[in-house]
Amino acid sequence: MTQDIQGFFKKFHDNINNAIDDVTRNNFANLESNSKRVSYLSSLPFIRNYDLSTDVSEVQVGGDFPVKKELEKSRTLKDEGNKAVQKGDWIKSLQLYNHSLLFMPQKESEELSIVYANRSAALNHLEQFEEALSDIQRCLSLGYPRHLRYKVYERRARCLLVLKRNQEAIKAFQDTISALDEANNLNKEKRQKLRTDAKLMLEVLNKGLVLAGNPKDPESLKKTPPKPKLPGTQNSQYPAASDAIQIDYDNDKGRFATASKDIQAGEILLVEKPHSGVLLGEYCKSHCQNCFIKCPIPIPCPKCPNVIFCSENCLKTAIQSYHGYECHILPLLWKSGCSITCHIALRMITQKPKEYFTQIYNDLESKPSGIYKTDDYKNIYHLVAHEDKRTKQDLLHRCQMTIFLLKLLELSGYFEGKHREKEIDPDDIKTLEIGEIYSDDIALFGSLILKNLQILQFNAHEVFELHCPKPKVGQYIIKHDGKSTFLAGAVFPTLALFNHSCDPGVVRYFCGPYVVVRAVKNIKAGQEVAENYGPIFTTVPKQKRQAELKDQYWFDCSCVPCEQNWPIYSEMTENYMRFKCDSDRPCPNVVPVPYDCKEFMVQCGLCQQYTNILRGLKSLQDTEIMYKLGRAAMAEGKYGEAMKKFIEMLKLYDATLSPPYQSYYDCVQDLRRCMLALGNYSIV
Ligand SMILES: C[S@@+](CC[C@H](N)C(=O)[O-])C[C@H]1O[C@@H](n2cnc3c(N)ncnc32)[C@H](O)[C@@H]1O
Repeated sequence: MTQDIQGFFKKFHDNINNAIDDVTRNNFANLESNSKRVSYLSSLPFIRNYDLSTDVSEVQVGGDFPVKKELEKSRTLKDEGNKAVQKGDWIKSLQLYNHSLLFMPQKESEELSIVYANRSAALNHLEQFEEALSDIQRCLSLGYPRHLRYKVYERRARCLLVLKRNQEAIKAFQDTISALDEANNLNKEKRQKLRTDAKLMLEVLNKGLVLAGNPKDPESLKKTPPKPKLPGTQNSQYPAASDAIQIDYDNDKGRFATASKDIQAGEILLVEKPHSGVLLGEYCKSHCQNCFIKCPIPIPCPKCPNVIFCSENCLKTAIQSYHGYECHILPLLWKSGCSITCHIALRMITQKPKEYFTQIYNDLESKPSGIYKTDDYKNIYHLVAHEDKRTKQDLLHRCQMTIFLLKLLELSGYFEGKHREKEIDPDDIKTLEIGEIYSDDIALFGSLILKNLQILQFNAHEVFELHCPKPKVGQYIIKHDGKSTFLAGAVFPTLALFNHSCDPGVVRYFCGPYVVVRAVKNIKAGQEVAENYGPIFTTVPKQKRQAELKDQYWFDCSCVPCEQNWPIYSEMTENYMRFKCDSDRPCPNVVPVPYDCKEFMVQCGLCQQYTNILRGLKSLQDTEIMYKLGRAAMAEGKYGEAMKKFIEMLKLYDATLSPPYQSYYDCVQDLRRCMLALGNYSIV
């Protein structure tokens, strides 16, 4: 639960572990509920008095995660941005204005408006017209000085002209003319010239519109990627999944997904927003805190210098829920060295008001019924936690983390239901002691955080982003370089019901915060639809896979490659083909046929029936050419075209041959790459 980065959390664990004697350990081990565990540990004197002051003081120093806005720093950055403009370096000026905005205190609204206005000029020059318009709107709503407004109205008009939004441009030119009346810093001639230019533009525009029959303006472009669509019918019980999925249960495997009807490779099976998702600290100034998309033109948090948003919408969502509480505790959380899992466990609380949990708490143990909603904490609470298999050391470790997170929750204002307004002062967190008045909150929220930490161990997913080098000007094809970046951690409640296979039938990728699960193989009705938790049989030998899964997810894998001891890719024999026995009785057997076989009817060793291999060979004839075409399309970045070829190939393969064989996995692997490229990329 601790990250590799330096932080005081590891030291905290070590110190506490050394301080705990055997009696305390035994007392702790005998406790039967999470709330009792947290209440007991938090009441111990060496926990309450644990001295955090030095660690917290170190956090105040700043570094990557400064604790407060700084006007002077912001001004310096703005001035540097202006200098970059004078040199014509618009990209640099944009970066400097972004940085300046991050540090500008919200109360300096006029200065803030000037930085937005300057950034809009840079964006206009960089031909980011929609973004320039958004910044102009922001600067006006922040009270941009009246005598300067003619500039931004004029800029607005010019941007609208490029976007062919002529009706709006007319209004903007009219505003420019009115604003020139207040431009008392301009000399008479300059003012007159600007007025004449704007009037001329108005005349031209009005005439043009009359001639064109007064057409409506085109709509403004959407900035955030649209929510991916689940095709076909939604599952009535699990709305994030398609109706091709059903959730089954057995005693050994728990819940798992199966195909309720035949699924074709390429089908989208699930689109789900996280119940909770947390961006890694290192991406907090390059990606939206709320939806994880890359933000070259960010909107900073009004209160802290650490997080950015892609839109007013994301900003509002975050501030009104989790970020309102987390704003000032983030530097401490990030610098503590605790893992993303700990942060998600906390986010699962901060994103909902305290009353939400106090109301549902007593009913949490009863099994959830009704429609399985992503937003419902009760569904999360019932995900696998393997509490009965945990050692006392494991619980003790998580409990220590819980107490630290509870302290942060207290500091955030959560227990009072009021967002903390001020950054954290070292005096606010000298020790881990939490106010006596919050003893009920310690038991309730402590038990939930401790539970969350256990659940997340088995149910959290990494959110990743695929790299795509910028396409050349005029080239609309986006190619990815196969590299991806781990951006965030999240828990998707419906996806968390899918079990693992070392030979998975699906691929998962991300569109903003949404996870999309897509079939990468043809799956027959009744077969399990499994995803993959890490080790794949084609690259990792059985023993290693099994050990990894046991260690991380606490189960013995009995997927087909494990049970049948399938060879890894490099050891798959290509000396013979694995024909499916096509007797009229269903026979599961594979009929091995050497490439140089002279017969065309081959007998099955199990059912003794004959399989006509000529028919199969004929149908496979075209697969080699198809594969070449698919690969060529991929090389040009035409992933949709390539996908069609690979899907067609899989149909032919599945009608005749039985995996594992190399060409099948070549095809599946390339299909997977295409899906990732189409669904999940970020231009770097
Ligand atoms: C993300 S959950 C999957 C859903 C879970 N089965 C449930 O009932 O909610 C992960 C846990 O499911 C179980 N699991 C996953 N894949 C499995 C498999 N192939 N065989 C047995 N158990 C599996 C393990 O207990 C694992 O820790």
